[in-house]
Amino acid sequence: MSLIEATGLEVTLGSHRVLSGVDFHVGPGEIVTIVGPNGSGKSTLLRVLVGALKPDAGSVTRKPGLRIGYVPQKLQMDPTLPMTVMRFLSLPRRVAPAVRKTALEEAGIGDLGDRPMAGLSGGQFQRVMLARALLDRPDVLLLDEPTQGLDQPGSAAFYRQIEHIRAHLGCAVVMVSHELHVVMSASDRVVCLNGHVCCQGHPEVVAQAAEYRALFGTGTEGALALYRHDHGGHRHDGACAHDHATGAPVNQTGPH
Ligand SMILES: Nc1ncnc2c1ncn2[C@@H]1O[C@H](COP(=O)(O)OP(=O)(O)OP(=O)(O)O)[C@@H](O)[C@H]1O
Repeated sequence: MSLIEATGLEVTLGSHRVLSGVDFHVGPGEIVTIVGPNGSGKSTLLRVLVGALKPDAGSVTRKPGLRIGYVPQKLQMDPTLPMTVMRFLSLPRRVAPAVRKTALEEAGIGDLGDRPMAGLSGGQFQRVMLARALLDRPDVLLLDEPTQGLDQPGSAAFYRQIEHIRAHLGCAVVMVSHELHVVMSASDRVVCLNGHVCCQGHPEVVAQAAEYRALFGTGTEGALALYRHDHGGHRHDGACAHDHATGAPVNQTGPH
């Protein structure tokens, strides 16, 4: 059973049709990455999935009792605010110190609790956001461009941390990313969005799909190979996904 299942999503913002006929699902323990050009509706889709935005048409079904950890694309924070990482994790509601410490460790920054938020690097800040999303032991993590502003090794390390979290906590992960070459090797399934779903499936199959290549060109394969790494034996042939993740790209008609 899917954790989140959306069908026939239509979203218009202002006078702009942002999403049109979008179906989406994520299953337990699955890592799904949403790719697409700027303005293709990726953040909008995440906001609909998390329940922050109501679609004009279509439906979103969440498994009863589903716990969602969400990291939005932008978080405004006054950089001069004197606040440690541990204190930040207890806002806006109080969280037990042991829970905060565990979340920091899961995010790979167990040693940063006493550091001021203002002094964090971009990569450290993103991991604090990740730790914050982990506080409630989510069933699914929704991450909107979590590696924005990080260099390539920093991004690769972040995605490895995501795989560790999935393996350790068993949560599903839905991410938006522009860094196709890095993120694709860490995903079970890639959904290519351009207002509608252009194609989806196993990362390496999507990378070959005509719809994907029309949007992103053909230059990502070398880098994809470069960042492919040992996944500790778990299968990436679609076995941990479900019927949509058979490896074959699913084409959907619509304007490109
Ligand atoms: N509140 C709004 N009112 C009008 N248009 C909006 C609003 N929010 C977003 N849009 C438009 O909707 C489109 C999709 O935006 P969205 O942020 O979902 O795209 P995205 O794929 O996440 O883009 P990016 O990769 O640049 O982050 C864009 O053209 C954007 O300008």
